[in-house]
Amino acid sequence: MRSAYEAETVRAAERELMARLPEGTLMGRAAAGLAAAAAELLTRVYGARVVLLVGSGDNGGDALYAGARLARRGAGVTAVLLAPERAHPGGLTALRRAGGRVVRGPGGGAAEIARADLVLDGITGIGGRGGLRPEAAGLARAARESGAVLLAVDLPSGVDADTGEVPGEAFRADATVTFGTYKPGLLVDPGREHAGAVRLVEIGLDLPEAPAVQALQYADVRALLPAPSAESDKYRRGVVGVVAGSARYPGAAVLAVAGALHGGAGAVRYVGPAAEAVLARFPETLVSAGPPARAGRVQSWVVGPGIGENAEAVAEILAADVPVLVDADGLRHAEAAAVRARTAPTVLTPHAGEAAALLGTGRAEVESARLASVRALADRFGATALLKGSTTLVAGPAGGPVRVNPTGTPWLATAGSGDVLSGLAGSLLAAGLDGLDAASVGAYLHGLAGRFAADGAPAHAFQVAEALGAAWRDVRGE
Ligand SMILES: NC(=O)C1=CN([C@@H]2O[C@H](COP(=O)(O)OP(=O)(O)OC[C@H]3O[C@@H](n4cnc5c(N)ncnc54)[C@H](OP(=O)(O)O)[C@@H]3O)[C@@H](O)[C@H]2O)[C@@H](O)CC1
Ligand SMILES: Nc1ncnc2c1ncn2[C@@H]1O[C@H](COP(=O)(O)OP(=O)(O)O)[C@@H](O)[C@H]1O
Ligand SMILES: [K+]
Repeated sequence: MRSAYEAETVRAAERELMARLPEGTLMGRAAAGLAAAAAELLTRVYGARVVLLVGSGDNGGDALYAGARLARRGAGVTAVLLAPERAHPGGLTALRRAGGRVVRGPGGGAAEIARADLVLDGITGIGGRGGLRPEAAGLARAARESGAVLLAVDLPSGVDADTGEVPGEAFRADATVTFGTYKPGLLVDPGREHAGAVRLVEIGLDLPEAPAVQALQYADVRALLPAPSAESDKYRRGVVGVVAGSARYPGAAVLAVAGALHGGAGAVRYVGPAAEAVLARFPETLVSAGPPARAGRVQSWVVGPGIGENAEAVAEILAADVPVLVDADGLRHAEAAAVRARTAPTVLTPHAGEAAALLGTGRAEVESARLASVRALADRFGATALLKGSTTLVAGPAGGPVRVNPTGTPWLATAGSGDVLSGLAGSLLAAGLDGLDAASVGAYLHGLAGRFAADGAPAHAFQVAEALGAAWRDVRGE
């Protein structure tokens, strides 16, 4: 599991550790890791032109000490100081002793930035507030225009460490070296895409058990995937019921069933008006025409994709005492009180627009504050909330770490791919995973399948469903 902690938690761990170590040890560790990463990015350190953008806090200190290390290895290093009187004194001395140059920004340094091979962003780290101030923003822009490789120190300046929000201008890095732990802002968009490739440098922090945000890794997903045993039969593996599609949107039913068939349940029941289209593609589906309550036993329900105004189906399914996943049209008909009253798990899977409608806010507000939005949804509905989009997030009903999905690709933004995800995650619920695991494992497999199906070219939703088998095999290491 990859874990991310908020700035306050990092600071508390830092205080605790610093009390036990000689002064400067932590910054020394951070700078050593940073310089090593910088050296890897430069094919040759000797003779390379390196510019440090140095703010007034310890983030600038890290940059200065790392710059000193690079200067000792023969790089030409120039520090551009945003607040010359407040730049880290120890770091400045170290850089000067190593032969580095110092210029007063933000006016100075333009020529050095334009000719740089590598620019280190040490403007702000976890102490930054709000978007970059104008003078800092100007330097960040100059760095971007220079064509140099851009390396952020701890966190791209202007990105909110705790949320990934980018409230104004921010540094856009090719890579980020972060210290002690990942920060949520490095894993959640729009912060994540400002960070580029992220490398963690351990500095020995002792962190609490529960992080703010976590991301499943291959091994976590492998351990969670349901696997049939010798005693399994189709009912013991779980039956998932799918209520999807309409005369107008029969395809949504086909795609949700396609996802469900790849989710590990032993059987898929389809209930709705698109049975003919479903059977034409998937003769293995058990179909029934009546209301869901008369369809036979299931271990979970998926309701919503393409159902239009069928509010009764949603109400009926929410009244069932098995896990339920509500998606798409179904979300419009899901009353918060009815969801809260349920005792079995509920999973809601909105995209940003649907989440905005559920929260009574705007789509842009959800997009810019994804972490707060998914937590608010889970809290309001007392359910697991999966917020789809560029970084899919999953929050559980009881608070706790939010899961951020590390797989996925923008190629998934294609009509119907969400229907595949709802069937898949609902099937994982039937196979026995809890809401948080079913949603986050579903998103993980779906994201991998999206990558496999696209492989650099557009893929359509049915191909994403077809690639789910390859995603399973990949995770299982087969
Ligand atoms: N914790 C750890 O374990 C370790 C932490 N370490 C390092 O310390 C870093 C944290 O250092 P920090 O606390 O000194 O804050 P930092 O990020 O340098 O920023 C504060 C300065 O930025 C300024 N500023 C603020 N907002 C701004 C804006 N929008 N635009 C422009 N400027 C803005 C603000 O100025 P002021 O408001 O005072 O005018 C203030 O002076 C951390 O990220 C890591 O790199 C490692 O060395 C080792 C282990
Ligand atoms: N920019 C993006 N990057 C990665 N994945 C995305 C992006 N935009 C959308 N997705 C994914 O694509 C899928 C689209 O689902 P959804 O919006 O429900 O579409 P539909 O209703 O057409 O099925 C979701 O899994 C979502 O996470
Ligand atoms: K930074």
